Amino acid sequence: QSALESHFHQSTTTNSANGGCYLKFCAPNPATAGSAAPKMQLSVKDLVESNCLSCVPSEYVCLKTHEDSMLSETETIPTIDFSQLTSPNPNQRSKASLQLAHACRHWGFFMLTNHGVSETLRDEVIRAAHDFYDLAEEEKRKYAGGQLFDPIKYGTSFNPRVDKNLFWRDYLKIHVHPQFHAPTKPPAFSEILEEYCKKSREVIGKLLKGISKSLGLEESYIHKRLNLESGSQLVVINFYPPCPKPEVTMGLPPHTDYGLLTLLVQNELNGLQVQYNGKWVPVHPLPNCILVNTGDHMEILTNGKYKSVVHRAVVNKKAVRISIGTAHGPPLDTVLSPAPELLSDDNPPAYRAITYRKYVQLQKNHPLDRKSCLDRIRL
Ligand SMILES: O=C(O)CCC(=O)C(=O)O
Ligand SMILES: [Fe+2]
Repeated sequence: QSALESHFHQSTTTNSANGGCYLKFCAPNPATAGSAAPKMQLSVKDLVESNCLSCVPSEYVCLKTHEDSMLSETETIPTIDFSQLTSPNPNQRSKASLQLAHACRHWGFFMLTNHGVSETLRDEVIRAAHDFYDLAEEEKRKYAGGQLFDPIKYGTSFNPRVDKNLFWRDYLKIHVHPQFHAPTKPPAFSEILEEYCKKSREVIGKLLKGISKSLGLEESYIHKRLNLESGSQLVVINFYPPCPKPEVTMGLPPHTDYGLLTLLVQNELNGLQVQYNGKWVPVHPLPNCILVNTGDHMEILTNGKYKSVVHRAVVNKKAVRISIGTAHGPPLDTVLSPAPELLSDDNPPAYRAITYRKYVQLQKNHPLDRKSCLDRIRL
């Protein structure tokens, strides 16, 4: 019995962290009622829409420590002006390159402005994502329950087979490079997504050139070493429905991303928080910016100079939050290891070599928990 199935059989379980609240239904859930209907409640969206929830089902309650609630309201993630990073003026370029190096080294998260991806395109891709989630559950489930590397995968939480509690999040993951895939519905989705992914790759390509240079390497070093022309690009569309008690749940727990870099856009609701100096910094993106963060493979490649950053997504009571991340890395069968040019007797390799594919499997087979995946390959 999966965690999601058992959730419905334990609907009268009390939970003190949830204020002794029960799971209450105002109406039977059509998705689970009747013998012909599938037994499994797949999505949080469905859960929220088909039941009048006054509190959070116990399976979604996550225990939070004192540290989990330490927010920093004074810090802000840095901003990088992309037009300066790519400027014909060498002074502007080197200034922006220093800022990029500082952001990668000390934060691992930054807002990118003047990146050349139009506001219209970002609005369109978010609207298309919303339209996908508005499709009938039956249509979305065509992409559910398959294998980890299926080109398109729809699901909920992180991995209900290993999650200690369920997360208030549904997802759609799509492999969009080197082969482009997209769900066939809604009709405009594929075209918009393809355009957005293409533009994202252009931005990533230039950022990685800037990063190579900031490491004292040739501009195309990362491209060549990791064969980025055929690199993998994975889109993750996160859907966080409004939650009756956001303080007891989590959209996505503290984690790092596995690729080199992730680009992230969101609708008008905030929820992303980045760990910095032991506190959680809430991210309030500037209008029109794209968020960028370093992933585990950046940390491996740079032998820990640019660390992947721990972040999480909290949910809210008000409305649906959507975020779209695109994770960029080498082809899945490329072996990742620290760049020899960055190693020395004083700085020996700190991570074991592993293929990107194996690394993703490693992450998916364990609970998502801060840097625990990277810790498994630390030497
Ligand atoms: O929803 C967010 O802001 C964060 C999403 C995220 O961290 C992820 O998809 O890896
Ligand atoms: Fe993430």
